[in-house]
Amino acid sequence: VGPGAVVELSADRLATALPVAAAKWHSGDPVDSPEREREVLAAAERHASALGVEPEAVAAVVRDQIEANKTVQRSLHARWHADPGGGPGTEPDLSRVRAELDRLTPELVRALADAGPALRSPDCGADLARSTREVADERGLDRVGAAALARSLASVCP
Ligand SMILES: C=C(O[C@@H]1C=C(C(=O)O)C=C[C@H]1O)C(=O)O
Repeated sequence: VGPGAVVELSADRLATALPVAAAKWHSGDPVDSPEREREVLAAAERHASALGVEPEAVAAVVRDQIEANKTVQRSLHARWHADPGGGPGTEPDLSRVRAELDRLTPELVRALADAGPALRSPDCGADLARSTREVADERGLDRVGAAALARSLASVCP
């Protein structure tokens, strides 16, 4: 197993930044939610330990996922601020998007565990870069999205 599944799941996770940003735009909640971040990280570390993978390595990847997600949220908020009358029409339910994140993050932890040996291969960086380009292409990510995807994967190859 290569890093492909890790890249796909990172892109799935990053796609939540739009509904999360829209929910916070309407509620006025800040992009940063330190308490929620601690919960997400603690759950990922527990899951990693249960799977027998290094919790620190998994936490580093999940931290990058969180940072990348916030980068996209901030970029969307900046765009909506700049556009008079702009902004998302509908207000997504943040708790539902978080429920989706609570499904995706464990899948990502499992994909990291499954990719374990491939991540220690000298080809990891090249494989990861290729998968990242492919997934960005397939999903038609814009510049912000493609940069955020790469950012979310920065700690995958140790
Ligand atoms: C996605 C959210 O926004 C931020 C990103 C998080 C994440 O990627 O898991 C968690 C908390 C927030 O700092 C959220 O608030 O749920």
